[in-house]
Amino acid sequence: MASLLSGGDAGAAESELLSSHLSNLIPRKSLRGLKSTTVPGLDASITNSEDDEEEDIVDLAANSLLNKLIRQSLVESTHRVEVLQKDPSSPLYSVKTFEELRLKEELLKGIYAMGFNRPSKIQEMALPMMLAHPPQNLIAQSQSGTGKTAAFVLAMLSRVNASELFPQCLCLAPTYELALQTGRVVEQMGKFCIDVEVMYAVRGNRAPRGTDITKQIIIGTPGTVLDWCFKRKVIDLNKIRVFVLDEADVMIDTQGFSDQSIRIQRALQPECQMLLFSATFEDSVWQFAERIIPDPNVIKLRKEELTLNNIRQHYVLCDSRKDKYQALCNIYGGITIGQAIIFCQTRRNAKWLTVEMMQDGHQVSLLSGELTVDQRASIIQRFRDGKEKVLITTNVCARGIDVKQVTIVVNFDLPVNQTGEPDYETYLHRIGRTGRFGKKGIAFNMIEVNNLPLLFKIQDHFNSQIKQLDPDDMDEIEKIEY
Ligand SMILES: Nc1ncnc2c1ncn2[C@@H]1O[C@H](COP(=O)(O)OP(=O)(O)OP(=O)(O)O)[C@@H](O)[C@H]1O
Repeated sequence: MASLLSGGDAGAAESELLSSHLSNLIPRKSLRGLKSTTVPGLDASITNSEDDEEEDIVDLAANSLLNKLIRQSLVESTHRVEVLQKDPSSPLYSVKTFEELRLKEELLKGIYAMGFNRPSKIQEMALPMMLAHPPQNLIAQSQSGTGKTAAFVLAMLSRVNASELFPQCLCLAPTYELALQTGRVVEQMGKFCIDVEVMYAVRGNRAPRGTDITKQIIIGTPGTVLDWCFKRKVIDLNKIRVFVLDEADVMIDTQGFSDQSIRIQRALQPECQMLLFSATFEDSVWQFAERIIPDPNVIKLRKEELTLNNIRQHYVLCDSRKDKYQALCNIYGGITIGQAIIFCQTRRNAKWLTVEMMQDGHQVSLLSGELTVDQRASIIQRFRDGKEKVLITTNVCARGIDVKQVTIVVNFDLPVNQTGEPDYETYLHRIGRTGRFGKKGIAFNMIEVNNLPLLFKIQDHFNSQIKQLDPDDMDEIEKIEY
């Protein structure tokens, strides 16, 4: 899928960064007074607002788009693909090459032009089912980046008849931006399928009045698609051969989208192939999937588990925010750090810390909820490329970022939920690593005394030790290894 960002040489960057020493960023008071506009991410959030006191709310659609924008390659998994066939007696095929799928020549060319050599793990099982005759319905779940979009785009392109000038494939996406991303994949993969065209049924894009749509593939959001089908009557649902519901988990999170999608699905012919994709599979997604996809095959690829096993966790007891910052500076001065991510609970705290660190001469960037997704993607990319050593962020990005060279995570504030209890999931997402890539890491929790019980709850919950550290004991700090 097209990325708006250019990739960096992660390996080289990593070794360079690991060998650098943050003590060369030791406070330089002379830098105080530097213009804050030199900090990526601070520009957009320079003014304080009431929102600052609030925590950033995780927006699933924005997170999903961010993931697509910053992804550099296929996400591999060590888990086996689990398959549940609607007809268990029919043989189960999997493919190791794209040739085995007997695709149209121009489609195969498009796949190779995208640099795909062989099917991803989920594609090995999903593609034979999706391309089977007669068409089969499918519900597929696997984490973001495992090749779902490429799989259903391939299915749509292989079922389209370029000489028939009417909509034949319909793909529903939760937002305009996500629809565009899928459209880009159609355009790339279908580069050699001349005469196959895509149209976006999204708000702001007008359906041609009085004239029929001649494009074969329609990608759109449920509301606009519904409007084009039933009010404007420019899409004939009877003629749709492939119906795709992408990002089902995000879709059901958006008010009205489930019902609108079901209304569209109800008007399709029984022989229309129906495909549903989701990155997660909570019960609510599953219930929706079963309502909307009749007689499905089901494919699941479990996500790699996050673990705290290879993380050394510490906590530092502090009296105030200023005290937390001082402790942070001491730790930085004492140990060799590649890159660090610092999490704050509110935007206000994140901004405050960004300004403090910047004025003390650290190379920092700020990633918070008021930035656009494109701005966030560009900040993450700069950080990945090593342009800044420290990334300060709020909860909004706890789950989206995967920067392999990060060895230090700091909870400047502990994650808590609305009832004031520890948010264990977020804690795990902030500092956990997948067991498979089990690189070591260190986590520091900056704790004000009244929050100590929260820390102990986290310790008990994960049954893993969090060691107290004296921020003034430089000998002890220097002994920390990772
Ligand atoms: N068989 C393949 N070989 C190599 N790269 C692939 C293959 N299939 C997909 N990719 C690439 O891997 C990345 C992830 O694929 P894709 O976007 O299809 O995953 P996804 O599961 O749909 O993720 P999301 O849910 O975030 O959209 C993309 O950059 C895509 O171009």
